[in-house]
Amino acid sequence: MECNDLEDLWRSISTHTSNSLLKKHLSEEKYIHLKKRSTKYGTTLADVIRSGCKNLDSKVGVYACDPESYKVFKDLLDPIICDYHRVKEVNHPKCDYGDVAKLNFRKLDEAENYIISTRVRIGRCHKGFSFPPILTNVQRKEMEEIIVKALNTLEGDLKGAYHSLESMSRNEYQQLVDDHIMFRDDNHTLRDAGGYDGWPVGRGVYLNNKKTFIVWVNEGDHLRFISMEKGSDLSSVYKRLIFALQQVEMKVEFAYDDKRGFLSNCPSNLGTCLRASVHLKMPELERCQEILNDICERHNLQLRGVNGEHTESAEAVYDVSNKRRLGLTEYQAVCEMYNGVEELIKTEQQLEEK
Ligand SMILES: Nc1ncnc2c1ncn2[C@@H]1O[C@H](COP(=O)(O)OP(=O)(O)OP(=O)(O)O)[C@@H](O)[C@H]1O
Repeated sequence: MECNDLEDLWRSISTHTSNSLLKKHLSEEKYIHLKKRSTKYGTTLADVIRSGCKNLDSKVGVYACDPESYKVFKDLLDPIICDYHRVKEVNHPKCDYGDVAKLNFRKLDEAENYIISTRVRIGRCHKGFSFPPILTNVQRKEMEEIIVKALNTLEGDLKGAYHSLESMSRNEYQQLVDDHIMFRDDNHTLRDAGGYDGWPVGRGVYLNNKKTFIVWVNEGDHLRFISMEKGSDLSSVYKRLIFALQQVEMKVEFAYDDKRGFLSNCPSNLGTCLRASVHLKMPELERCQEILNDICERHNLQLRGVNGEHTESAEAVYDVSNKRRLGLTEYQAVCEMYNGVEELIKTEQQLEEK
């Protein structure tokens, strides 16, 4: 849909059907109240709502383009945050990774019949920088330099190398995407939010030697710290991630707000910015959508296709993760996924026996 001017964007979202949170929470009264506002970085209402107005299939539909957007456009963004994370007010507890040294998640699928792989990722943004599209390539390069310097000090299991997208062939890039290691460049909602502006400048991936610890640099917003491995050993995956993050936190400052926790460009990704997922095979539950939806609803789980957001599932394998990232601690977010997946596996087994 070709529309860039604020009036056109408003006309589009107010006259068309959309199930997005943007459509639900942007009343005409709010539109009039917010339309002349801008942040000190120059973010306007048009920047915040552009992607959701152009992509009526969006689930959220808004992007903050700098940390200050959360305050300047609060009347629109706060209700969206509450709705997405299922909280009554925008408030976030202090960061709490749990007692990582003593962590003891039992393997949910020792025989590896259901869980193919486990992944936990945490998003972070550099303090003092804006988000797309209010972000230049010079700033991307500056951020890349800061993070690569910090990552290059990691040792032991976390030791690895940074691979810049600027010097990577398309084939190498595609192989990493196919291996679920690298970010893709085909998310239409992120594209319309300026997430791929200036591609591939300043983008890349840090990989440890075992390919179990990964850092995405300047994908859409700033950083994703990822730990993943085959099987269902959540303790191992989570410990590795937190240990790495704590070391980087000593060297790099991240954007943080007392009410919203760690910040990023998407209201769905605030607070803990943590998404813990398993690739779970569940052919029986796939045939019993009502039961599947009920379990997901009760445990606040999100289902995605096997190649990530906006993809279809294949051979009954789904990406199952915690949906809420704000209003609970990091440890609680991981437990939410763990408990929900435990029930999914039990139910899958019961259905098999019928
Ligand atoms: N448990 C998992 N095992 C293996 N790969 C996974 C797992 N969870 C996610 N992935 C892979 O990670 C990649 C990124 O997925 P996706 O973009 O949906 O999630 P994300 O990194 O959490 O970011 P966002 O929530 O912003 O979309 C995809 O290749 C996806 O298949």
